[in-house]
Amino acid sequence: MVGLTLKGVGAKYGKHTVLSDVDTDILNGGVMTAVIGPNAAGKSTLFKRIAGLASGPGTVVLSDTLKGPETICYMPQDTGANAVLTVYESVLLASKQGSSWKVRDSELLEIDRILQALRINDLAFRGLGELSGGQRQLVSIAQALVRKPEVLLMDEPTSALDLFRQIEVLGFMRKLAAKSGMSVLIALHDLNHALRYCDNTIVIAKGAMVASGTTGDVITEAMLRDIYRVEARVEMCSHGKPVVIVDHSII
Ligand SMILES: Nc1ncnc2c1ncn2[C@@H]1O[C@H](COP(=O)(O)OP(=O)(O)OP(=O)(O)O)[C@@H](O)[C@H]1O
Repeated sequence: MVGLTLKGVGAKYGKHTVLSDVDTDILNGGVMTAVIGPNAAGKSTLFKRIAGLASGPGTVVLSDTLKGPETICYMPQDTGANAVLTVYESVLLASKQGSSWKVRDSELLEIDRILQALRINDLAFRGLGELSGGQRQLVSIAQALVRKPEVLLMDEPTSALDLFRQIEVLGFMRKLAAKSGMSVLIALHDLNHALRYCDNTIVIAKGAMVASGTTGDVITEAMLRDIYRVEARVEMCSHGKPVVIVDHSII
């Protein structure tokens, strides 16, 4: 199963360093890791650096990979809609990145399967430009999944989705990671989603990693105060699951 380890990873845009010294233990395939932190902390930049789309010091170590560095797939926060393509064409095009243009029946079946799993098969022949923000976000997830990455970096993949879709997609991704052995890193602002769906959590603040470990150990009242500047409680709900309850911001 694939493993991802970050050793002294940093990133810069031009001469401007925005991220430094991110070190992690091995992030194993089969589980989801949340990447959390305030706005402008460096979460997207970390993903771009891991995916080879930003430069900087340190090493991104992939172990036991079947495909090499191109197995890392980055799903950005904003995915521009190419109005000319249909949903189906855009997912097919994504599946062909870096491979032959010949299309096998099995690949078409795989696209159908993914569109059905995300419940967007009814949109298959709609133009991307006609979709709502949430529908476009689901198509972006399909475009990422069809490439069968071993490491998938999802940048706020549920930010445009309604509550039903959010928990459906996160539950689906968790099961898929466990079944396929894929390592999923997911940038999230909803810390209750991190608590519910992610085994591990990395906290980024002001361009540095401030914590990394099992989600329950990392999302604490002290961390919420220090990093998010909110007075909050982590309590067990009536179903015995931890939830963050925010009382007020700290000015
Ligand atoms: N292309 C760029 N050129 C220069 N600076 C950039 C670029 N992209 C991002 N930055 C800066 O890098 C820092 C980190 O940005 P990044 O997008 O990684 O934050 P983030 O944690 O993903 O934030 P958010 O939660 O708001 O999406 C910010 O100060 C941002 O202004």
